Amino acid sequence: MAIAAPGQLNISESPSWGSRSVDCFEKLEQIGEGTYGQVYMAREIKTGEIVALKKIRMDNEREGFPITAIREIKILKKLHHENVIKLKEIVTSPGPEKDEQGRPDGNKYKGGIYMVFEYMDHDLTGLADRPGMRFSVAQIKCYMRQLLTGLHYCHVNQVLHRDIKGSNLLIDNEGNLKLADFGLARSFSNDHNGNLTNRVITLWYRPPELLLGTTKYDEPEQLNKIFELCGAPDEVNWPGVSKIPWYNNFKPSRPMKRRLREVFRHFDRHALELLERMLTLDPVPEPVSSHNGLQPRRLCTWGQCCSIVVGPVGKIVEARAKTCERISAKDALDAEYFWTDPLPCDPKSLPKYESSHEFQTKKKRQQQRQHEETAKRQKLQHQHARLPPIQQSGQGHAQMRPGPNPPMHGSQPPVAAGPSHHYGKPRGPSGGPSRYPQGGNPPGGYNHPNRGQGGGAYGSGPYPPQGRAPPYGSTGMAGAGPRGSGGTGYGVGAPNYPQGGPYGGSGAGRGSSMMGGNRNQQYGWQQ
Ligand SMILES: Nc1ncnc2c1ncn2[C@@H]1O[C@H](COP(=O)(O)OP(=O)(O)OP(=O)(O)O)[C@@H](O)[C@H]1O
Repeated sequence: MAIAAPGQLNISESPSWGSRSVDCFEKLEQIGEGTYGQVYMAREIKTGEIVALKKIRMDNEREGFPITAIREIKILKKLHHENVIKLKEIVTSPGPEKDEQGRPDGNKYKGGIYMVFEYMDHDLTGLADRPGMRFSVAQIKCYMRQLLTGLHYCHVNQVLHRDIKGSNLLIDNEGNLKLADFGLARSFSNDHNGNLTNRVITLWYRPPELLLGTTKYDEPEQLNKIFELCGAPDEVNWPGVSKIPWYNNFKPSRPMKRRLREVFRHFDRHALELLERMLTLDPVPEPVSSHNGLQPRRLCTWGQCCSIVVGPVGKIVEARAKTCERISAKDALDAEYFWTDPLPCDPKSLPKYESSHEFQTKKKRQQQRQHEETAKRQKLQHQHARLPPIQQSGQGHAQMRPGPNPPMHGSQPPVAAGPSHHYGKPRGPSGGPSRYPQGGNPPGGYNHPNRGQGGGAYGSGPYPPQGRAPPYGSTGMAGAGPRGSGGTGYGVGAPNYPQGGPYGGSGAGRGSSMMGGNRNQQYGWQQ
């Protein structure tokens, strides 16, 4: 962990932040164990509100306050959206602490700092891991759309999450999905052209352009997996790839065909189309060369991208069509996949499940495995105990060999002992997810077949603004008007989110740092 510069954690920005003690909360249960600390379900004593407490790991006191926590706090204080986890406050513990059972927690550090989050019933990994769990297509679309909406909001606000994976997607029993764990996130507002480290994103989810810049030994294997599915990169499907540092070391020695359509042949056409665009090797369109100092620009319309160079009088000097670059969150939201049957369901129509976090499901599985092993050991001991004495003298082996009628010792083979995962029936509406609405159209909400009317876009209806100004301004996602008409779609009127674009007026008053200035109005952020 990097050392935090003194004073970087400016918790005094919000007067109440950091002023309360963790004793205002009663820890109920551990629900997560991350690289950077434990997460507890807790109850605020005064209000009874259930929250999640994320303890910031301070194991290595010499390194100071972890930079990951500083980043997470700084970024989450700025992001306010229904698909991004809400950081409510920071609380501290001045002295030795107790765990959920009231025992001293053994932490060397005498005291601690906690982030207080709204509580979410599940993470996607835990939910998907439930025995017998199957998501309907409408449910998958519902989660996918929320994921992309949250991501798009982050990108508009110049934040890259950089660790999207199932355990970082939190879901509540109202069917809301929220992005969490911004410990690896960073803002690109002040450093647009700066180099970003390639050592981020959980390995399995890391894209090829980062893997190709790597030196770690286990990553070629990951690249190989990508190439096996997505085909080998070359200058045709990824112009410029041969200039990436490790391309020559890692390029496959044999030709590898793209197999996406074959592997996912059971997907419908629109799902496949979107998957194709999301798993495109080439991350961005190749910029055309500059002309006499004129910089090329990227233009994106209807998934057809091109790089253009515009001359002094607005004339296009050079254009290169590209249809094969990786899709952005914004364009993905516009994919046919989300606008064809079965349409994404209303989150509220989803069944409610018993809380399921990856940490808990892993723990249960581990316990079950232990029980099975114990049962197996007991069975073996039982068999040994019943061996006739003749066995021990080395005779009568034939009796032990499993013949056509092996001795059963009169007992049935033991069934795996221990708790099997018995989850209660969903407490929600029976019959699983249903599409919304059953009859009639919601006011600008989900499943509106005519997405071009009534503002039936992402922010309206099903995503109540909850008193927050949407980041997209008045022409934003909520009620953006006909898709395609006027070119604004979901509030994004121009490619590359120009500084003075639809999210923030002219840019006047925007502070130079992430924390300063009037950016709240600019980007829809609220302190
Ligand atoms: N607000 C929350 N509500 C409910 N559960 C949560 C919440 N925040 C985190 N969790 C649970 O704790 C787990 C770990 O949280 P988080 O990813 O924020 O911690 P981390 O230390 O950064 O973990 P990682 O090692 O994955 O980076 C999550 O996968 C989730 O199951």
